[in-house]
Amino acid sequence: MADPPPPTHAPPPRGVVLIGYRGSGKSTVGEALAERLGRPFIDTDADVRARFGGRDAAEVFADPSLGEKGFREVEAAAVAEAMAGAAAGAVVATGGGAVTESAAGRAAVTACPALCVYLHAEAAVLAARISADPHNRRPGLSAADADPAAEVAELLKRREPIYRAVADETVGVADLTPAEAVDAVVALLPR
Ligand SMILES: Nc1ncnc2c1ncn2[C@@H]1O[C@H](COP(=O)(O)OP(=O)(O)OP(=O)(O)O)[C@@H](O)[C@H]1O
Ligand SMILES: O=C(O)C1=C[C@@H](O)[C@@H](O)[C@H](O)C1
Ligand SMILES: [Mg+2]
Repeated sequence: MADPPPPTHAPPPRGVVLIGYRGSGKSTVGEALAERLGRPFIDTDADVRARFGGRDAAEVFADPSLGEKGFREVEAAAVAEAMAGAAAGAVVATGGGAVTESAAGRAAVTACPALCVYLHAEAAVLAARISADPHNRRPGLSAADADPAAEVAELLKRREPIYRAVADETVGVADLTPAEAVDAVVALLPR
């Protein structure tokens, strides 16, 4: 008997969602990964900024009528929309608090069939990358924000179990270049 005809609608390729602390390289690695895979790239921080008419996170946090709460509500909506893209094969870089500071954001990422990868590095590495980032406009996130390294250590301790619980896979990025981190994520994808 003849082979059945191939399906006319192949399933979408598996999308990728990157989660992790600020400075772990979600945006840098995500953009390069999307280019490597030939997929659309979505950065939820960029989408949130657009939803706030171009105001960045630091400005929104400092606005008394919005604050972190207002930021997180809009972020959760952007994350939900991004997960629809990831379900269709896109690569998504999330904001550092997208799954840790919002139950809705966490639920949207958890429910998404894309591969969720936690980019992990220890607090000292993250703090060094954040402070060296020429585009650093990240608002303080806690009472410890006068000492950025202490804030990273404190928050990472709380957030780390959440990142690990939400992720399907973890990639240690402390000793990797962005290109090596892309390779490590590609190696986790189905061939
Ligand atoms: N593997 C790496 N090695 C060295 N530096 C890196 C690496 N990945 C990212 N960086 C640098 O660290 C800084 C932060 O990277 P990036 O903005 O991609 O992090 P992020 O996880 O998206 O942070 P945020 O959550 O604030 O959006 C940038 O200056 C970037 O060039
Ligand atoms: O870790 C966080 O809570 C944040 C990380 C950034 O990606 C931005 O989403 C914002 O600065 C908050
Ligand atoms: Mg980013």
